[in-house]
Amino acid sequence: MIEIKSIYKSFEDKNVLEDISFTFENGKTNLIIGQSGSGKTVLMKCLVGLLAPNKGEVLYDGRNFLTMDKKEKKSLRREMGMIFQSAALFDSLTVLENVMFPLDMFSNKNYNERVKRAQFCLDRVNLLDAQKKYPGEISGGMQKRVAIARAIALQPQYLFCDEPNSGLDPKTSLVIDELVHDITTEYNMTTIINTHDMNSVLGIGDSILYIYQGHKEWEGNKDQVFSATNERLNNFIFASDLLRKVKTEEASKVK
Ligand SMILES: Nc1ncnc2c1ncn2[C@@H]1O[C@H](COP(=O)(O)OP(=O)(O)OP(=O)(O)O)[C@@H](O)[C@H]1O
Repeated sequence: MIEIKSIYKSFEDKNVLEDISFTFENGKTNLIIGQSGSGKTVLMKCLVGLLAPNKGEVLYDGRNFLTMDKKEKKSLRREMGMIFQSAALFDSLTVLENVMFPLDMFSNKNYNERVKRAQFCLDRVNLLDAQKKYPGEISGGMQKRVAIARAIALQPQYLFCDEPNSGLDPKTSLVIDELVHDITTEYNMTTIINTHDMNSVLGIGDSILYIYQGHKEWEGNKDQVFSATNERLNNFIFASDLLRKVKTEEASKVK
């Protein structure tokens, strides 16, 4: 579980995050949603320590991240896995070597154990057959699955995904969403996903934080989205006529 308490962040005189409090629960896919420029990335950067908030607390299972010394922070970072917008794989390394990379850097396992662990993770994302290929030889969706395998190689307790579906078609996005959701439940991780993808919101939104112009506008889950009366949220989520129709149909089922 990651708790944030009254987070503020500004750049010079521009306030980007204002008084954001939220609890990201473990075993759940926690989504941060909001319009472009609303502050999602800045918030995620504050969570992982790439930016320092001006005020507030970030608690990793009760451990205060912002007041930790360097050594404690370094050790906590090993409990974090990250998946970036681009899969960010190393082109000159094979798929297996990419997944082994964090193990080579941070684990005490011997070579054979590292290979075994990397192969286990590749098998988990259904890509063991591609282990000898290079990133340039596999599809974008497969690259994202390699990135997931690499992110879970060190068995993180906390998984951060920044727009994991960017550049993927809807069907492949669904596969990635389901995979991240299943892994989160299976390993009881605290997973936080920044997304614009409405299919993700309605599909894997176990817990949702909606940010509007740097403040928390709404929180809830995918089922509550349909009955939400928050106008800004509705304008954001149900921007398309098709989704508005789905919402009306779902709401009439509840009555
Ligand atoms: N290092 C920085 N210095 C100054 N302003 C910044 C910096 N980083 C972000 N911002 C500003 O903070 C605001 C929020 O940006 P952020 O990247 O968090 O938005 P976002 O919600 O992630 O958008 P998107 O969905 O487009 O990625 C923007 O106005 C951005 O210009």
